[in-house]
This record gives sequence, structure tokens and C-alpha cells, in this order.
Amino acid sequence: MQKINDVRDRLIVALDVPTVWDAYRLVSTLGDGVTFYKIGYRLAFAGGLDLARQLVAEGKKVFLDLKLHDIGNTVTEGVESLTKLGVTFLTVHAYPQTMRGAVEGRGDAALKLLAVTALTSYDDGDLRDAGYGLAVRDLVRLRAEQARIAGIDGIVCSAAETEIVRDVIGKDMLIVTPGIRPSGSAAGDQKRTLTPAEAIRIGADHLVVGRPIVRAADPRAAAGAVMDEIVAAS
Ligand SMILES: O=c1ccn([C@@H]2O[C@H](COP(=O)(O)O)[C@@H](O)[C@H]2O)c(=O)[nH]1
Repeated sequence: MQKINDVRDRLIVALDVPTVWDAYRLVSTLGDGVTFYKIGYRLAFAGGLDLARQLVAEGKKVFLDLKLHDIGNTVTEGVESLTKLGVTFLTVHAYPQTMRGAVEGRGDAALKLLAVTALTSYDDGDLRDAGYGLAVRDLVRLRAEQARIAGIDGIVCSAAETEIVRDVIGKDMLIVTPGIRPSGSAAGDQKRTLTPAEAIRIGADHLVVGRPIVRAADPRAAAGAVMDEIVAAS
């Protein structure tokens, strides 16, 4: 069982902002209440890797959401480079070759690899459009099983699939869930959403929240409200 010692680590705020300066301002606004940040494409391509190093040096945890996917050797070499950043989580797409390459590249480093099963903005129709013959739940189940076999540390899925995934991966792997929407907040492009309380109650380990906090009129209050829900449901 992966133990989360500090309940604050269960909330991961997605730093989906245009510049490193915006990111710093947000981190400073959120203060000690938020300990874990996700850096995705927007910021990674705008100085976000240096920011990741800096946040780690300041004692924050960082989830690098790069969703790597390439031939195995290239993934291995990319992951080897990323182990030097000191971040906690890195995502790869849950394709068997990709995951095996990532595990090889990670080697003995402390970095935890997360496999993205089916993006939370997808429903069964989107999967059909992309050429898949499986429903979301079946694809998530298959990929979670392949991730376990490949030696991956955790699964990214909608919290709605937590029970299916837990059944396949057992207690020793993590379940990290984007697509979290506090009640009343806009879903945006997310199609498979749950509230923070629902996600925690059903057994998700970490919740990723972006726009409901980042775009809130008062991000600190929004993050505080999500954290209160997490604590109450834990
Ligand atoms: O399946 C996935 C994988 C990653 N994400 C990322 O999480 C955040 C969610 O942001 P919101 O603003 O709360 O929707 C975003 O950075 C995505 O790239 C995901 O949503 N779904």
C-alpha cells in the first residue's frame, strides 16, 4: 500500500498558466495549503522544466505531465534525462512498448511513472472516432492491467473508473484522477468527472484540479474548499 503521509499531497494543482511568472504568482497565492503541482504542456514548453527544478528545491512536489509516447528506445532515453529533475511523478501513455521503455529509463531513480489510460475528455464515442473498438471502461481496465505487468507505479484515469482499476492493480499502485469538478463548477471539455469528495470516497489517491482553482476569482479559497472536501471524505 502506497502511504500518503500528508493529506495535502492528495490535491495536485495543475499549473495550466501561460508563463513561469504566472505560475510563481499562483504558487505564492496558494501558499502552504498546496504542496503538489502539475506541470503540463503549456508551461513545460515555456520554461516549465526549470520551474519544476525550482519548485522541488523549495520543497514542493512536482508532477510532470508530459504524456510521453514514442518508440521504446526514445522513451527510455527521455525518461533517463527526466530522472535528473527530482520530480515525483511523470506520465507516459499506457501503451505496452512505451511503458516498458519508461520503466527501463527510470531504472533505480525515485521518480514514479504514471500511465495515462483513457483521457478524461474522452467518452465511448471519442474512442470510436479514434479507431478503438473498446468502451472506455474496458480500455481502462486493459491498460491498467498492462501497466501493472510493465512495472508502472500508478494509473491516470477518471475517478469514475477507480473501482475497476483498483480491482486490477491492487493496493500497491497509485490512482491519480484528473477530471475533478467541485459541484457547480463547469466541466469544460472534461467528460468523465466526479467531485473531490466522490473521488476520495471511491478510493482515488491523488486528485488533479486545474481550472476550478486556477481560473477561480479567489484561487486560494477554491483550493481550500477542495482540500476541505478531501479531508472530510478521507
Ligand atoms: O486524462 C487526463 C490526463 C491529464 N489531464 C490533465 O489534468 C488537468 C485537468 O485540468 P482541469 O482544468 O481540471 O480540467 C489538465 O492539465 C489536463 O491536461 C486530464 O485532464 N485528463
